Amino acid sequence: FLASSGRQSSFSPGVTAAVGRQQSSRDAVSVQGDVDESFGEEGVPEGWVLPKVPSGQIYLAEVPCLSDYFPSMNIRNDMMVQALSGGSPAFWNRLLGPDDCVIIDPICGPDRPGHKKALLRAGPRPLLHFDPQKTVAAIVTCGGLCPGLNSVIHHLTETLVKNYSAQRVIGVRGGFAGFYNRQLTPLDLTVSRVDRLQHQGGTLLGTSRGGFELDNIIAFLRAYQVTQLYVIGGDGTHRAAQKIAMECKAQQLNIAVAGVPKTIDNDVDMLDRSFGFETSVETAQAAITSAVTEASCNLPNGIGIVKLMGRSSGFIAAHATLASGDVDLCLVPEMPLVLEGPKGCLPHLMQRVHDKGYAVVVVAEGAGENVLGSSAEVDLSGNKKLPKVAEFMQHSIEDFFHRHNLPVTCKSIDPSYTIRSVPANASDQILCMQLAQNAVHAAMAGYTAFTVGLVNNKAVLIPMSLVTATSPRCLDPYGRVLERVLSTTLQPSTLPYRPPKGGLDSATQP
Ligand SMILES: Nc1ncnc2c1ncn2[C@@H]1O[C@H](COP(=O)(O)OP(=O)(O)OP(=O)(O)O)[C@@H](O)[C@H]1O
Ligand SMILES: O=P(O)(O)OC[C@H]1O[C@](O)(CO)[C@@H](O)[C@@H]1O
Ligand SMILES: [Mg+2]
Repeated sequence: FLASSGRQSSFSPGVTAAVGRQQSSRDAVSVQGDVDESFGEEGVPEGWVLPKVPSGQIYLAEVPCLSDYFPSMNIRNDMMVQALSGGSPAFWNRLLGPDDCVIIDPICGPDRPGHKKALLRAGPRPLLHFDPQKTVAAIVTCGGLCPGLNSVIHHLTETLVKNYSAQRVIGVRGGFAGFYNRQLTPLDLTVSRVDRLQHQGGTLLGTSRGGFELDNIIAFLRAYQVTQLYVIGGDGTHRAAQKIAMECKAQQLNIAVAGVPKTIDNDVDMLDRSFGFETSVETAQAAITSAVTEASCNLPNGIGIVKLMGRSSGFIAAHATLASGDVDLCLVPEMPLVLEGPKGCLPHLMQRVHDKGYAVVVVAEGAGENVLGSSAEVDLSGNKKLPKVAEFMQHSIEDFFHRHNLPVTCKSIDPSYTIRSVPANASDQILCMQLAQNAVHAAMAGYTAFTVGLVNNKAVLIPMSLVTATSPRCLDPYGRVLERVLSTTLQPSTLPYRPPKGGLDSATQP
C-alpha cells in the first residue's frame, strides 16, 4: 500500500505483469504518445534505424487504489457526465486505462540502457470507486504561501461540484491545525464561494506551519464523513499526508488522500515543476531590474544584491538569473561559497564592476552554509532557520572593495514575500487547473496516497512514498541549469573539476 508497508519498491514490472484493476485483457503497458503505424512488422522504415541500446522493460510505479481494499461503486464515469449534462454526449474525450503510463526519463543513450520506469497517466477513468453525489471532500493548504493556492482551491471545488456533482466540499482553515483548532471553523466551499478566487494571491483557507495531530485529523475526517482529502503543500505536507493515508488504511477508512504539490522553491522531487514556481521566477524579475537600476546609477561601482527564497535549493535564484540575463553572480546552496582566491566571487565581482561599471548579485537564502555555518534553530515545522547570507555578502563586498582602496555602493533588495504572495501567472493558472482536475479524477477512481504532477509535460499520479523519499530535491551541481548560470554570469565554478561526460576522445571518434 505504501512504502512503509514493507514493500521494497513502488515500481512493478509493467510489460509482463498483465496489470489491470478495471481492465485485465491487455498484456502490455501502453506508453503515452501516438502509436506510429509505420513501425509495423515489415521492419524499420526508411530513414529510421534501430538504436544500439535495447529499449528495455517498463516498470510502473504502483499507486494504491481503494478498490483493492473496499467494495467499489463502479459507477461509469461517462454515463455520469452524460446525466449531468442533460443527456448530451460525455465530454471526457479519453478515459484512461489502469496502465496508461508516462516514461519518467525520456533520455536514452549508451549510458542509459535497461529498463524504464514509468508513472500512471492522470485523467478521468472509466469506473468511479466513489458515488460522486455522496462524496464529501475536504481541502487543506499547508506550509508557506505560493502563487496558485487559490487557483487550486477554485479548480478542485469546481471539478468536484460542477463536473462530479459532489455532495459537499469542506475547506479546512489554517493548515493542519484547522482539523482540531475550534477557533478555525471550516468553510463550506461552493462554486459561488470560489468564483474568481483564482485571481487572488494567498489562500482563502489560510495556512500554517507546525501542529500535526494525527488522531485529531482522523477524528475530523470521521466526524465530517469525509471520503476524499485534498492536501495542498510541499515536501513536509506530503510527509504528513502520507501518514494520514497510512492511518486511514490502518483504521480501514475508505478515504482517498490526494496530494497537490505546492512550493515556490520547486524542491518537490520528480516533477517538471511545482505550481507557483514560474510565477515566482517571473515576479523576481522586477527586483532584479531594480537592482540593475540602483547599481548602474550609483556611481562609481554600484552593486545590487537581490535575495531570493530557496532554503535548500537554488531553483528560484538560478532560474531568475537565467530569465534576467543581467546577473553577474548567482549564489545557490548547491555550490560552495568561496569569497577570495582564484575561485572567489569577490574578485569576480570586482572584475565585473571594472568591465561594466556595476554588478548585480542574486543570492538564494540557503547559500553559503559552508562559510556561515548552519543554525540549530528550527521553525514550527522543524525546518532549519537560515543565517543572513545577503547581509553577509553586502558586508563582505564592501570590506573587499575598501581593502582594495575602491569605493563601492551596495543596495540590497529582499522581495522574498512579494514573489510568493502574488496570484499565479497564466502558465501557473493552467498548471493549477490541470493538477486540480486530475487530483479529483484520480480520487474519484479510488486512488489514494498519490501526488499529482507534471512529468515530461504529461499529468501523472506519483505514489506519495516516492515523492517524499527524495524531496526536497536540489539542483544538480554539475547539471545543465547551473552550467548555463555559470556561462551567463561568468562566475568561477567552486565545484571540484569533473571532466565532461563522453570527453573529447569520444567526441572526436568517427
Ligand atoms: N514528517 C512530518 N510528519 C508529520 N507532519 C509533518 C512532517 N513534516 C511536516 N509536517 C507538517 O506539514 C506542514 C507543512 O510542513 P512545512 O512547514 O515543512 O511546509 P511544506 O509543506 O514543506 O511547504 P514549504 O516548505 O514549501 O512551505 C506542517 O504543519 C508540519 O507540521
Ligand atoms: O517565513 P516562512 O513563512 O516560514 O517561509 C519561508 C520559507 O518558505 C519557503 O519559500 C518555502 O515555502 C522557503 O524557501 C522559505 O525559507
Ligand atoms: Mg518544505
